[in-house]
Amino acid sequence: MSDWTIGIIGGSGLYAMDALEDAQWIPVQSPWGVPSDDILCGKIGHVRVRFLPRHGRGHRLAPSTVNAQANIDALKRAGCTDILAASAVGSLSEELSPGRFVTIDQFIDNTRGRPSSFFGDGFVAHVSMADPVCPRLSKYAAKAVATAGGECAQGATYVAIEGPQFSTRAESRLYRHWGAEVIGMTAMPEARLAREAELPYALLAMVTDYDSWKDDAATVDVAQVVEQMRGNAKLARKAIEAFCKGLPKKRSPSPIDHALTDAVITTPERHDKAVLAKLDAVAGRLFRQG
Ligand SMILES: CSC[C@H]1O[C@H](OP(=O)(O)O)[C@H](O)[C@@H]1O
Ligand SMILES: Nc1ncnc2[nH]cnc12
Repeated sequence: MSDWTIGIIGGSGLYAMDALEDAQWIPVQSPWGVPSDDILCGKIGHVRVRFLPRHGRGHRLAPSTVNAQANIDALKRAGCTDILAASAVGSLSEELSPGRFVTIDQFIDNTRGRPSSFFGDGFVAHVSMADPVCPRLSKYAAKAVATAGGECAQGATYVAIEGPQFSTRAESRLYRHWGAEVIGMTAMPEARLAREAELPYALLAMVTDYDSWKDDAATVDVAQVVEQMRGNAKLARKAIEAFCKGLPKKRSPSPIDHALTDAVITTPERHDKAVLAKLDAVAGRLFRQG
């Protein structure tokens, strides 16, 4: 085995992974609440894999009730060094037609009221989100889609909406003006929390529809998303398998492994012990160093 442990967060249409060897669903408890499901633990080639379906098996959870804090904390507890997330997205750009894959490099967070940080009173920390994804993982993900026989655009801005309703035509046009190229309901605050947990994160998006900005195309509905996902799911699975197999044997350190260094502003004598206890997985590296 290599020193990679890859957390895969499966989005709509991706609820299990046949490619995992020695696979076992294992419950992981988190002080941040209940994760979306048990975690499917196994390996692909030289890489340990921890797979978590974001909406739970059977797609039980709506975007607003996915507990992203518990999911990221549980993946960290399960030993993950890095996370590759997969998502179905609507396209806000002519070129990103349904069926295309694209790696995300920026986010606009238009969600409302979701717990979006592990930190607060008693342990205040401000991590940088200027470059919210891991460029190394994103490159490996794009390459893996090609290895699996598909094409993958590299770099797009994802606007996260609260949902669960799809956008109005006016909203869809507005997000295009903001510079967003794809739209979804789940990658925020997931990406923020991964950064706080010092987990390099990449998002492989699969375009399922043109949302509702285009005059000459049908507006998005679930049937369209599901039909497109059926077409994409096989390639997505092959790409994830190729991603794991394509990782180098040795994982060199990432700057994101130390995202919390210099981010914590609360002085040690003011740290709240109960808060620290809850942060044992997310930020334990800092306390263990003293
Ligand atoms: C089933 S369409 C809307 C649904 O699909 C996307 O989920 P995910 O990112 O987990 O693939 C979108 O964000 C919505 O939750
Ligand atoms: N058009 C859309 N809006 C939000 N989330 C989506 N997921 C897939 N298509 C979407």
